[in-house]
Amino acid sequence: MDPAVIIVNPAAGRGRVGGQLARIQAWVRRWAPEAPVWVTEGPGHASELTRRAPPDARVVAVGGDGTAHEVVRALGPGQVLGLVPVGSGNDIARMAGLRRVGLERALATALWGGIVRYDRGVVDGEPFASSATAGLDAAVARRAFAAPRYLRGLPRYLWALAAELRGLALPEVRVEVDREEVYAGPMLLAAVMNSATYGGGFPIAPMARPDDGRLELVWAGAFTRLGVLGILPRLLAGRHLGHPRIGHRSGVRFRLRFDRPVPIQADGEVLPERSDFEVVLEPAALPIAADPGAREGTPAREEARPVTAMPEPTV
Ligand SMILES: Nc1ncnc2c1ncn2[C@@H]1O[C@H](COP(=O)(O)OP(=O)(O)OP(=O)(O)O)[C@@H](O)[C@H]1O
Repeated sequence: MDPAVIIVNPAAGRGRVGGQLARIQAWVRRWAPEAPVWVTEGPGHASELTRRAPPDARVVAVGGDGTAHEVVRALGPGQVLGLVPVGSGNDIARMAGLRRVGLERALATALWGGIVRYDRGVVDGEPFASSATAGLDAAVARRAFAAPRYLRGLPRYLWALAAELRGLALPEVRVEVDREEVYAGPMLLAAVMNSATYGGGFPIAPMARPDDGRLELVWAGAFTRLGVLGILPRLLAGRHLGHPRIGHRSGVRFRLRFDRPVPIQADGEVLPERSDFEVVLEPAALPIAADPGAREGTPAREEARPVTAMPEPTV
């Protein structure tokens, strides 16, 4: 077995993961006693622990997209990301075909599964796995932290969207893809996507493939409040791309210059506001311990169930 460390965020899944800690520790004691289980103490700690892990380790993120993102942004060149998706969003795991696999099965894949090299994005020097966005959706991600605790997943984002729409005022932007100007005008939101979904399952870029050597920019131009509410059902169904004020371009280098600082997020994690937003693609730079056949959009291969016999290690 490759060296491995298991990083558990007890606050993920709205605090539910803390309740799973004993189950995780018991599984690790039984099947991988040499792998330490490290529990995060707050924001940023998973990045710090990743830097402390052996340079050739599998670094397993037990949590949601926030935990996985903290590992991704600190992952060394010889390390591999493992995913145990028990958060409330899990778009990174969805991208790697690893959703709804069950806790024990996900741990086994993270420790022994085949390694798939996915593309990685970098936004102003910060690596990300699934999405980097500017504008309304980043503002919504930021606002979602203030949502009532009983709201999870989609309802939480819809609550935050309603709150953000009240003060909607669109910035002007100039957009370059691979050094060619493709749009200039008002902008509601811009999403540079490696995965098809963000925000806990919104299929904003249904054409995105995380291993095709490019990223997909999807943007929404001049929308009114009413226009946003009108496009929402199409967005939820992944049928927004034919709309005249929705744009799409593939590429490897994206630069958006706004007339004022705008909210930014990467993998759902809020970054400091800025007016110059630059994203580049690094092909096959993100190794993830996923099944060799796992690809975006494949149906869940294994329903959650207790594991009674562990598979033989495959690597
Ligand atoms: N011990 C801790 N206490 C409080 N927050 C923590 C702790 N450890 C990590 N965090 C923070 O918890 C946040 C949420 O984690 P994460 O995103 O993994 O879970 P989630 O919100 O359930 O999932 P998702 O992002 O998929 O919706 C992260 O931003 C992380 O920095």
